[in-house]
Amino acid sequence: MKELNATGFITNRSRQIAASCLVNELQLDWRYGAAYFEQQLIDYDVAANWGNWQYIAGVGVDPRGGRHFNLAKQTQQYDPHGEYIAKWQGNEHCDAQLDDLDAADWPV
Ligand SMILES: Cc1cc2nc3c(=O)[nH]c(=O)nc-3n(C[C@H](O)[C@H](O)[C@H](O)COP(=O)(O)OP(=O)(O)OC[C@H]3O[C@@H](n4cnc5c(N)ncnc54)[C@H](O)[C@@H]3O)c2cc1C
Repeated sequence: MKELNATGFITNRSRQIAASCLVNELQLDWRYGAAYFEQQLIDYDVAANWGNWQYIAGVGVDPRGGRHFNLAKQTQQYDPHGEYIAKWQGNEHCDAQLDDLDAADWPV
């Protein structure tokens, strides 16, 4: 997320992992993540963004259900020496207060 905030871009792999983490580990409403990506991405595209978030959350026209990326396995496969995590301080403790609004509270 620090890379996204600093540059307006992250790779497809990072987008998938960030989305899976928000939906599964943080148990947040996927639409908050999609709205945040919409605000930050320099290549924002309504169909690619919202469609990919639906795909990760398992709420789109996809019979397989949601995707839960194994963070340890992804790190081992794509960042085995921890260079990406170190560059973007991805191992720092985060004290962010997470919102627990549910779908009924989503602003329309
Ligand atoms: C949660 C999430 C949100 C995303 N939001 C956007 C967005 O707002 N705008 C956007 O353009 N892409 C989005 N993508 C798709 C993808 O991440 C980007 O298109 C890709 O990172 C662009 O990098 P690249 O040009 O190196 O792609 P490459 O991996 O080199 O792929 C070549 C081209 O294929 C297309 N493409 C690749 N992967 C996808 C994909 N998963 N879905 C759709 N098209 C793809 C892109 O046009 C890309 O330029 C999103 C993916 C996820 C998982």
